[in-house]
Amino acid sequence: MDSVLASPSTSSFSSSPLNKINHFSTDCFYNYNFISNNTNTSRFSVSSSSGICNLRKFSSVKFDYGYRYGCGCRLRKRSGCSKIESKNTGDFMGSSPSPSPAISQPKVVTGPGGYILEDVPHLSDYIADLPTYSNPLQNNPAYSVVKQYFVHVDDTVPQKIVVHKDGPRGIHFRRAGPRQKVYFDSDEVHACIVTCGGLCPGLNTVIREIVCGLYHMYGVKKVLGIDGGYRGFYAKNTVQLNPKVVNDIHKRGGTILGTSRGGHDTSKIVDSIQDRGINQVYIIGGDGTQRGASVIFEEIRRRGLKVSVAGIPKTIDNDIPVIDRSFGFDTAVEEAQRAINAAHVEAESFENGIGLVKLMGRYSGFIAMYATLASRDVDCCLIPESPFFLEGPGGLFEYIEKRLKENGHMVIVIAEGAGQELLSESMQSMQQKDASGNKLLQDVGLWISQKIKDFFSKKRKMPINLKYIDPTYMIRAIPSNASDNVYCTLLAQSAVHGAMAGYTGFTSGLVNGRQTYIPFYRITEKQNKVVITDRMWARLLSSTNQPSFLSPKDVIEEKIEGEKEPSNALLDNGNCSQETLVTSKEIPKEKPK
Ligand SMILES: Nc1ncnc2c1ncn2[C@@H]1O[C@H](COP(=O)(O)OP(=O)(O)OP(=O)(O)O)[C@@H](O)[C@H]1O
Ligand SMILES: O=P(O)(O)OC[C@H]1O[C@](O)(CO)[C@@H](O)[C@@H]1O
Ligand SMILES: [Mg+2]
Repeated sequence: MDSVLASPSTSSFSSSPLNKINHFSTDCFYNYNFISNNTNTSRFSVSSSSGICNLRKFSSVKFDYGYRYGCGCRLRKRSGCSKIESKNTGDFMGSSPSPSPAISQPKVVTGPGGYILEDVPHLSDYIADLPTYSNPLQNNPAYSVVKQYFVHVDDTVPQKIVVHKDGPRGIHFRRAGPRQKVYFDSDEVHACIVTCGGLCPGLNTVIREIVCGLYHMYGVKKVLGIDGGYRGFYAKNTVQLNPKVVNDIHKRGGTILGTSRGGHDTSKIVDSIQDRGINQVYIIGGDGTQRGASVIFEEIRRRGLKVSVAGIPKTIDNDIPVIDRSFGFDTAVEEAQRAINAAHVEAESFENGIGLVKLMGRYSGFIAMYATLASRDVDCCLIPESPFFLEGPGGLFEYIEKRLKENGHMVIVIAEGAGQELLSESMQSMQQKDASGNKLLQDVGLWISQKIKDFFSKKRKMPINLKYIDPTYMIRAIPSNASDNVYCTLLAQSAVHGAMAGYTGFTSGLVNGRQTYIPFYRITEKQNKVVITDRMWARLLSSTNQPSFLSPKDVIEEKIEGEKEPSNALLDNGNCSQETLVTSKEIPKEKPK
């Protein structure tokens, strides 16, 4: 194991399994440990300019293999600041003449009290000697008056805000916002925006605010819109965007850029980015899109390009983990009220009236749960995370009969992904997939309508009036409401600040009410799902009085099986007490392409 002390600006060392570099700068003292796999002689310069471990490789150096950097890295501020320990285990490829297929590893910084920073990549991690510029916002009268407008390099946001006295400080994310120094000259920036996956209220607002944020805050004039999702990079024309073009688009649903599923061809996309001279890529989309963005980032890094890749998470289903909620979710829940109201009016106007509303939610029942809680007219909410059964004691039919006898009518809300296992038992499984590889669901609304009708007419000989309302596409095709518009603006501006500051490979997201930069792997590693043994679902059960469809035995089994960290979003901000931290069954994550 060799250990080498680096000079402040540059350092040289012979590669060995573990190399260590100490670095002093004006404001920080950094101590990096490197794990290296390659046997070539390597040279680095180390800089603290952005407050992160900046490891730079001279382009003249030839590498045959990737090497890991910053493993066990310690960051310590020089004066009066707390010591931060950093454990950084990243494959570092830079602009190697012989590119390695290795992908970057998480940049993790640890500190006292169990502090963990899950940091995001930075362009200076793999490009040497990048020039920096003072942030043009310093001269902008709107911002220069705001005290502490610029985010301090050490600001991070905790993932969990409810902690116990002796508990660890836990995972943190880098706080989003403008930095004093930027890594792009305004005239040099050539940005592009793409929207992928299904629609969601607020897409146009995000597009608008990226364009306006770049233009008005940073004086960036060159922004391209990519037409029709990922394939638009190589198979379609582009459109020039400026504040005039996007001025009114937030009042419209959908995306002015168009969207699509499938068509992610990494090398064609990165070729297109390179050929067009694009250096900031803003990618708006769901879990699949963020996986695609991550692959694009890796390829860009592998080619050593000075291109920032910023994701903005979009999901009507709210199935993206870590973030508090996705933009458009509020709007969707609000719009769902109209369908539920209609179902209620229909149901209460007929004898034994049943209003059935199907809402979106492929694997996550958040829209159904929140729409139910908001409405108070719903007697039963069925979601993918909570298995249910139809016949027998404690089953759905028994409950429907009881409610009809008590109240004369009832309203059921069902998420599209609920009960899919029952459908595939009774119908021939189709196993069809969409262009992105997502499983196509069978229509649970139609199926359950028929089952309910059959049961009451054939088995109970009881006349019922069932009205089935399917507003699924209506709730996602509308423009975002006021609060989502504000949220979209903050997400877009955070993404712009992050890209200008040289961060890359990140998703801009709200964590505990604060804007953060989250590494892609955190966003794509699992799905956010309703935790059915948590308080929010209990609140729903006590609001509807529906059966839980779980026997005590199931609950115990769930607890044993689910003793891992729950998803965070919308459930008391993920700060549930340990004894209730039980997730529903994990749905194996598909790997669509
Ligand atoms: N693992 C992956 N690697 C590369 N690209 C991917 C991957 N998964 C999905 N994509 C691409 O991302 C785009 C969007 O994916 P998808 O259709 O799954 O929607 P999404 O982003 O998850 O949005 P939503 O599900 O909310 O509608 C598609 O163009 C798809 O090809
Ligand atoms: O737009 P498509 O391809 O019909 O897909 C619909 C799916 O998209 C979503 O809106 C988001 O993933 C799901 O709720 C729904 O299952
Ligand atoms: Mg998805």
